[in-house]
Amino acid sequence: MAAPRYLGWDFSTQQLKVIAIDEQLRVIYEDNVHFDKDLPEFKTQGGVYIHSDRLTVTSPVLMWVKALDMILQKMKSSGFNFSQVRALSGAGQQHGSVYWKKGSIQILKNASSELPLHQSLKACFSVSNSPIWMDSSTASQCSALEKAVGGAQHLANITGSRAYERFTGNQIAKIYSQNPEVYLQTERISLVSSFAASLFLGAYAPIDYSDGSGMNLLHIWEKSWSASCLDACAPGLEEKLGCPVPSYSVLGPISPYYSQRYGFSPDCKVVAFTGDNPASLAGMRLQEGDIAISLGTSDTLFLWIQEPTPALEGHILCNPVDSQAYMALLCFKNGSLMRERIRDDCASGSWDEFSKALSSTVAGNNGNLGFYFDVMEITPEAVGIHRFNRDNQKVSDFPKEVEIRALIEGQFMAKRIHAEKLGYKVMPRTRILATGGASHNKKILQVLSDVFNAPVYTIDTANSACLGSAYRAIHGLVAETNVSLADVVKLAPEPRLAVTPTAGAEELYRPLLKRYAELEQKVVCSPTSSCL
Ligand SMILES: O=C(CO)[C@@H](O)[C@H](O)CF
Repeated sequence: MAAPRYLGWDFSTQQLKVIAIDEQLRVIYEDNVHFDKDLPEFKTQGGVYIHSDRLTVTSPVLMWVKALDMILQKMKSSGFNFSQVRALSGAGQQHGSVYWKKGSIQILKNASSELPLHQSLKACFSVSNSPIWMDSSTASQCSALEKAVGGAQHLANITGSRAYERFTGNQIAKIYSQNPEVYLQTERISLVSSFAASLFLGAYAPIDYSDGSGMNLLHIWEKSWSASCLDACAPGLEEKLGCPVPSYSVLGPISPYYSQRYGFSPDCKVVAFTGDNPASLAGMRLQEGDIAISLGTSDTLFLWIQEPTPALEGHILCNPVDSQAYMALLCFKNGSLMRERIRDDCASGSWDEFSKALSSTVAGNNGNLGFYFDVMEITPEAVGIHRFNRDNQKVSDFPKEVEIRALIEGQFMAKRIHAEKLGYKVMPRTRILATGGASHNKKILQVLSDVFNAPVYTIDTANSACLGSAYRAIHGLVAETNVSLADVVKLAPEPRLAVTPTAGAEELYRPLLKRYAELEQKVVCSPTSSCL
């Protein structure tokens, strides 16, 4: 019996990626198709079309299908042995939607193995350019949805988020209001994740709970569609969405198309696909109490939460690996670009000098606190630079090394405060998994560790969504026997311990965190504030 293999797919914004792992979780194959470079006939930029209104952003669905044809052909030409694949799963960019035209189910099911899929499916989509997560053209639909269900907080209490322009329910509402005949011609609406699963299944794949949490349509506590949200978006929507399923569900065997054309075993199982961020949580092997912090252009927090409290910021999603738990996403727009601007102004553009400034200033910065938002921040909604001394008096500037520490302490205190507002609790077992550019700077990580009073580990997340999908393919085969993902992937390489908290950090930062939260109320935008 040839050694089993598991495939993880990632249908992301700019490329399609695939990873194959063996039973010891070693990566034995990886490949990608870059949409702009490898499929130039679609003329995308960064995998997307930004429309002339500068708000509408779409991607051509047939480009995603053709990319799959192309990558499978590349794998076949490289001699990849598909017959060893026991299971596959995948991820898709969250919130994007695919509209299957009436009658397409038969075409999908009976696609000829003599043809690439994109030829068979070329007339199957009632919307040829799918709306994706970068779209922000549905403000009026968002207002209507929040009004229909009793307000933003009520919508967040039901679906885990207030209304966001990129969320799928609002995108569907826009299509229904602007092109009702297109909507009526649509027999099925998929997310990018469930669309990709459908291609492998040869049937319409269900939406999973976790990616479904990014639609403003799923009741995240009951794990079913919210009738009030569906009705507020479009008529007869539930029938077009199908029933949502747990993210670790085995959907069925791979379509015969793949056995005939590529040599997949007919026993290869398709495990439900999910969103890229939930798949990354699996790839980072987050467990209860853990936080993953991606320190990139914007800083993103992935939290594993047992008892979430939905708020008007951030997103609560059903957890992709434990359907009794939840995950939260928090995005801080002023991330590495803010750190680089302060490095340039206060450390002559040198990270070494920046780090020396952190070393030469005391933890707690003698009570000096700062809020650094060169661009409009989303968590919280605020903009500008705001400095306060130990007596909470506004000051116009700090000495350079004090400015550097105020920036870093402020960024991490904001993360802890907003994570705890969503219901996250720092526990004795809490680990912080840091990734992204700043995670290579131990002085910055030391501040992170002290503010959270938790050890910081570094991990490589370059392919976390893909790897997480391959892990989930293995997990799906045993999930029914109550085996956890953590048990399934315990052979994976461990994250590397980088720093541990300084003694006394918790006592030092507790009063500072309280002050920071109070001062934040002074700088957030409000109907009467200077942000307008
Ligand atoms: O909109 C997002 C999450 O809410 C993005 O991270 C997309 O998932 C990227 F594909």
